[in-house]
Amino acid sequence: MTLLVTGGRILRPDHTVERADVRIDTDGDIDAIGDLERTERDQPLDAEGGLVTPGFVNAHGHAAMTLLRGYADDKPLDAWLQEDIWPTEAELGPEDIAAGARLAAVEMIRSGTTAFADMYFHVPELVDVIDEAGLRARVGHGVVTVGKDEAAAEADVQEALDIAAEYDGAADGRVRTAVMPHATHTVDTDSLERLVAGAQERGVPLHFHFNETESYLDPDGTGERPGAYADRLDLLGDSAWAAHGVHLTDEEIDRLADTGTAVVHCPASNMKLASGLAPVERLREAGVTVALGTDGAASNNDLDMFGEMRDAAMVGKLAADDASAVPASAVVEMATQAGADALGLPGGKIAEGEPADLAVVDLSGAHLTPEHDLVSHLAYAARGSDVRHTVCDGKVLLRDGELLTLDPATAKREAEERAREAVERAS
Ligand SMILES: CSC[C@H]1O[C@@H](n2cnc3c(O)ncnc32)[C@H](O)[C@@H]1O
Ligand SMILES: [Zn+2]
Repeated sequence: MTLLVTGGRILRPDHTVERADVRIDTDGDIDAIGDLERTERDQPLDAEGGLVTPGFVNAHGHAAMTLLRGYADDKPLDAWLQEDIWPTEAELGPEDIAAGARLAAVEMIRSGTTAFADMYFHVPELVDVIDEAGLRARVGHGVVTVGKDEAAAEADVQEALDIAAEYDGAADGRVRTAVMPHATHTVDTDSLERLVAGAQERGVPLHFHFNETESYLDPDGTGERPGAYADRLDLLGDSAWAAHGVHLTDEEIDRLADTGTAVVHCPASNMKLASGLAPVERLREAGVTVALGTDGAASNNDLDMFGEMRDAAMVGKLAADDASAVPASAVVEMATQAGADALGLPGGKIAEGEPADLAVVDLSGAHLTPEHDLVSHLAYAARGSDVRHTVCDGKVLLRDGELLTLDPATAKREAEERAREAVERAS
């Protein structure tokens, strides 16, 4: 059967809105857009009174950190990681990661996210959940070598490279991999060099936290800035994407632009951990692809990309001291097309020949009335709970608010139990 998204208005890649139906072929691609006659082969999906948008792309996060939501708030990054998060993560096993990731998938699908990037551990269990949920993702094993002996560091690097090779193309091609050193200051130089060479050999991209706080700014203790250091080690490049990018010199912004490295802005996490004001307007003006990410649910504390768009627009203006900076259209682009481009994944736009990764946003709420400007509503007024349907790769994951691939009650119960037990083990 083909799928026919009927009666809605669609958000075009140039951000114009037009009345149109969307037919999705059996391969999961958008086959036709326009005033389409329903045939007996079409299974309808009602978009009347809704806006059909590209599915949102959450370009940086740690899905299973849903288990640590609300566990340790109101601290800066280093204290938060060292005192609370890392000791508890040390207690998480593969089944915990599956439970946390399943809860994240419920939250993402319900709020219209169809693709995400994930840096964490126990990646095979995460991949199984992505397959089950029907989502699309770019995943990698996060490597940290500080505080580890040589053998443990070596094992971590090898695991990241093995995972990148083994799982690329899993879940019918919806899962792609990347090599993911945690950050330039938490992975030693030798390991970074091995990871870069391994990524190049395997033809997969690199992803890492970058210049998030002042602790990042002297990665190898020589005084060399992280931008120059990362460039010298070949971490930067047009298939790499860097999370946060808060504390950047003009020279580093130019370097990111020249190398084609994308940056994922994580406004809620940056504000909550008081990491700083990212120079989003300057990055965009320099020609850097800027995507949007929630980071983990423990530093956000949700995975709703509508909240992220609103935060990005608001804090972008504050950072630039300019109310016209980071406008609505920019954050919608960051949450869709730029995210897909940064991750090297298909999707991010509603157009013929593109994979059908989309969300239908119900416009009937009082908070979305009147309809002067639907791009403005997406950025400033809509919420994840306004999403009526979510479709990924042509498969309906959420229909009329009901999850079709996962059982939310079971996902919540399991995550609740596993989170409680992990915290008890850690304390
Ligand atoms: C080694 S897997 C990924 C690792 O990153 C940690 N993490 C979560 N949020 C942040 C952040 O904002 N900056 C740096 N590191 C972060 C997560 O807890 C995992 O340990
Ligand atoms: Zn992160």
